[in-house]
Amino acid sequence: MSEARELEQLRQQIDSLDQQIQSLINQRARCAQQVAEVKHKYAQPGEPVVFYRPEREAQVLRNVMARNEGPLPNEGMARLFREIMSQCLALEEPLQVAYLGPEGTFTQQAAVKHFGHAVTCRSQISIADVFREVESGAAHYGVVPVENSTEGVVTHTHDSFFDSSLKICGEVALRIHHNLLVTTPDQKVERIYSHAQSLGQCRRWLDQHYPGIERIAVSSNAEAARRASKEEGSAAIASEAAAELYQLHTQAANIEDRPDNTTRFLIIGRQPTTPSGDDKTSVLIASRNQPGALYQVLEPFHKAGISLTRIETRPARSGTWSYVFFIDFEGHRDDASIAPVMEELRNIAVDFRWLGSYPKAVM
Ligand SMILES: O=C(O)C(=O)C[C@]1(C(=O)O)C=C[C@@H](O)C=C1
Repeated sequence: MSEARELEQLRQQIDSLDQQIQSLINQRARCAQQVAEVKHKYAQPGEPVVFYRPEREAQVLRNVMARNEGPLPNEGMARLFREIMSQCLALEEPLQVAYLGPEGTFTQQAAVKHFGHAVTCRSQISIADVFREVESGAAHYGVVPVENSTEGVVTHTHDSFFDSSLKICGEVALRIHHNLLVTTPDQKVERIYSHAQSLGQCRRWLDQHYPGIERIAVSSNAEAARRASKEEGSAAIASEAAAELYQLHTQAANIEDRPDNTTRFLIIGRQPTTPSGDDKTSVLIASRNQPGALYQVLEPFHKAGISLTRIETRPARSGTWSYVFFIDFEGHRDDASIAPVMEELRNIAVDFRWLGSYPKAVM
């Protein structure tokens, strides 16, 4: 048999499978439309209908990865279903998602990784503006960076929760690769722009390759790329997406000091989520300035055998508090094992806020 004949036979099989896949995807989309009708039917009078269900999406993606037999890798298969769900959700309600911009930031990439491509992503110039867009209802959800594995916490995000009623309804982790971007290859570099966190994540590389060159922190990596594209002698540390967006040349790729450099982002919204079966909860606890304050806060978790995944301390915002702890732990606030711990924390804290219970990042 000839190559052409063998290819033709296999391509006929692919065409037949594509027709079946396409028909099943549309069948699934029609189901999602019926789900939307059910959500409308049982919506509380005067309450907004909540179409996006992060707990259900996490379950769908976990199931996809659990039953995947290959040859496609689990994450690749999950991304395909992520896009199918994104399109199905758009049939129910087109989502508006605010993110820390401008275009080309890692936060934009995180928004697309979490929601898929069918949502409308709206760039904001600050983390506070992302919160404001969601609080005002101009956006359904927001995406903000919260911590990086090299540089630690994004303090603006933590501080925004002090004055906000928004809840965390999801999280997404992104491997961060930084590139040195220039307008022309091997150009003279007199200054390097980037977000402060990115400058920190590439500190050793910069010391080695550009010692003595001025490093200027700006509001985001994409803003850094925008400036480098306009200013003679300037370079930027930013992503491949920013290089494409601002037509910049990658002078050096993957310059981050740590190969496992990861940033975690939070999804913020106005509605709480229900348990997904594999969740986390975030709380804010303010305690008095007294010996053993931290021990008193941690003891209820220890007694209940609850695993903490993160604890950060922020400066108090008023004289009455000395320590404010942001704590993430395993479990959902509706879990039987968690409710009593939350009650005990409320009793011992000067101030206690439940910031949200949400599915652990799946991809
Ligand atoms: O099950 C639902 O609640 C749906 O709306 C369906 C679906 C899906 O495509 O699987 C779509 C959007 C939701 O965010 C969750 C899941």
